Amino acid sequence: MTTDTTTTVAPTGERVLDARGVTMRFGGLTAVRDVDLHVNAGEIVGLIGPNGAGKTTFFNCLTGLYIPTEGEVRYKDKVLPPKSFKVTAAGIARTFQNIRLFGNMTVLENVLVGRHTRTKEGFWSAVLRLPAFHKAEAASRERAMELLEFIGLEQKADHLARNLPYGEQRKLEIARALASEPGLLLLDEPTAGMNPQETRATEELVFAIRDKGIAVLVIEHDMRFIFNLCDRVAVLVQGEKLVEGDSATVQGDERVVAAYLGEPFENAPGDEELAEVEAAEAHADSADTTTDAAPGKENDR
Ligand SMILES: Nc1ncnc2c1ncn2[C@@H]1O[C@H](COP(=O)(O)OP(=O)(O)OP(=O)(O)O)[C@@H](O)[C@H]1O
Repeated sequence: MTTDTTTTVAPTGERVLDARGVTMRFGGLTAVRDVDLHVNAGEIVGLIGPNGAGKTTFFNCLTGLYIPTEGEVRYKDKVLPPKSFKVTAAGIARTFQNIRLFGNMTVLENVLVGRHTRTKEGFWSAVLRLPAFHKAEAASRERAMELLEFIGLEQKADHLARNLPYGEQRKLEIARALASEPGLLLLDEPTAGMNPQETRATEELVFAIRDKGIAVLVIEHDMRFIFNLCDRVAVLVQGEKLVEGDSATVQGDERVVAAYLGEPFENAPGDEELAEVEAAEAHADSADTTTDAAPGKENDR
């Protein structure tokens, strides 16, 4: 076997991610300011906040895409190297807000590419299919098929990724991230563009990932999804962490509601809906008045 297939699963409760004082400035703009966040093994943690709050920038600081202007990020007590492939090799995998699959490669090949940090052959060998890649392929293939089975796409292993329906492409991205055998998985808006059924399936998938001993940090705008799923939720507003706590605490916090004004929670009434309800009620009231004033009108219709 040419592959080193696993990172060690941390015991439940052990701190896998520890970000302290993370600040990210772009010129004069401070996108993330002095954010502390930790994730323990066995946990699903949510990161929410209005558009532009700094969530993706924070993810990029955790995964070596950005080097934070200030602060430190540790994974299992080791400071992370400032290079994304080294972060992946250390044990943190991620998906992106926009799907980043290799559309002209098969479903299986996409997962195999995700294994490059766990094989000797490396990324380019996998992409260019060099001879060394073929030698390692059997073992990697077996593991990749296991992952496809786990996400329910084993029947489509030979399909081109670009031909998958949208919801399955998102699942495939998760399988590709899992192929690097992470101890922590970062999901950036995993249900964006999904219908309610696909969203529910993603929820189940994330629980199953957690049950495999992989901690999860997830960014999402779908509040129902977040509050159902997460053990803990942190709220970023204008780059700063406003509140952190369990779902009930965060949902009940007036500052969180205020931060979302003008951008209502999904499935919660917003200003437009409230205006519609008020207009309908006003209309009903005036109809009642008319009916009261003209008894018997009902029978005329
Ligand atoms: N590379 C960059 N250069 C300059 N400004 C940036 C860069 N990346 C992000 N920003 C800015 O940082 C702020 C935070 O953006 P970010 O994408 O992290 O927010 P977000 O919370 O992920 O938003 P959304 O929910 O819309 O994805 C925004 O004002 C954005 O314009």
